[in-house]
Amino acid sequence: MSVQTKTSSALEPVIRCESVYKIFGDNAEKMMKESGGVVDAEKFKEAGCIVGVNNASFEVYPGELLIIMGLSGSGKSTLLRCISKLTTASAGEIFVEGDDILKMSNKQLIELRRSKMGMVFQSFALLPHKTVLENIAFPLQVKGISTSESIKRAQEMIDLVSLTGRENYFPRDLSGGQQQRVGIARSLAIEPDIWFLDEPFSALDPLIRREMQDEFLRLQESLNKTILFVTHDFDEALRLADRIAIMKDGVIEQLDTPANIVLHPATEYVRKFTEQVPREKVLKIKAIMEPFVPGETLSELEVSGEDIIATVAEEVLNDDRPVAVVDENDKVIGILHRANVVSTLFGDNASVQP
Ligand SMILES: Nc1ncnc2c1ncn2[C@@H]1O[C@H](COP(=O)(O)OP(=O)(O)OP(=O)(O)O)[C@@H](O)[C@H]1O
Repeated sequence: MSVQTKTSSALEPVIRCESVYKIFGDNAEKMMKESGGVVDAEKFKEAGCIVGVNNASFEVYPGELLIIMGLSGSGKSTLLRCISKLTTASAGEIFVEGDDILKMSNKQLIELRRSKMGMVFQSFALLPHKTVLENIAFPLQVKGISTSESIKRAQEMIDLVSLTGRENYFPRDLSGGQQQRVGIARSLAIEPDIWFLDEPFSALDPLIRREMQDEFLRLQESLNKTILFVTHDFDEALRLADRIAIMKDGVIEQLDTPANIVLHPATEYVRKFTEQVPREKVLKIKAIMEPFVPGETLSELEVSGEDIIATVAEEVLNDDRPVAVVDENDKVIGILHRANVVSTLFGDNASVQP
């Protein structure tokens, strides 16, 4: 996953939000009409309304995994629901592949959801009287796909999420993690380009949760979907995200790469989340490497600039020669001294650039 290419301005965003608001309250709609398009969130609050999403503007690029992170009540689900149009934003514009979903007819919206969007929620929402295979095949049949074709595709999805052999189990016979995998397989079977996941792993115990995160990363590596993923767990966000949007009271406080958020928190609120985060777990080798000087004697060991420091630290520390840092084409782009790793692990690295 390369965020740099995904967020490059040459790419058209899959999702674009412009000043999106969602305001709850009896008077909200009337006040909004009277506002003449200039939304003052404070006025709504003074009138007793709840500002669920407050002036959210951002873009999501093809193949990007954007995580919306925040504590309970910060507006994450509301923002996700606005973009999937499960709820209608009070103001602003939301473009999906260039089309403003707030201007779409119901028919267009249903078609968009059916053809492009997949959703996975915390409650697995499986059909209890249908088997694993039937649960996954059913939505395909509703879409008009033939029984044999839907079973074939369901079986492929079962293999993809490593549930082979459990096709004929009922949901009650599966663990929470396995049930969630069925939910993911069911959602993937309809081949969405855009995937909305609202706290998909929060019902799972920590061990299974980590396994599911690994599996999810593996899937994303091969499927490369555009994903909006909601979580209140900062560690989960750091592990999975290309970029993270941190929300507080409906406002996106910062939207950036995990490394940038950890190294350069934009607000005091964001800084509090990052305080305990070991930098070596979010920074890549390319953030601490030094320029390559021809003629220098290097170790046989090579590391990728994209490697997270913690994953290669031990090997590098065990070698007393500088290690070559290579790009995806195996071209040397820098070198790494033991001292670079040591100062990240134990010393001040304020000058590190993500
Ligand atoms: N239908 C609604 N009517 C009134 N207020 C609502 C409604 N839905 C959400 N809210 C309020 O909007 C704010 C944001 O809620 P939201 O569910 O988006 O938060 P969240 O960050 O997803 O929280 P959680 O992690 O607990 O799910 C909260 O103050 C919530 O009470």
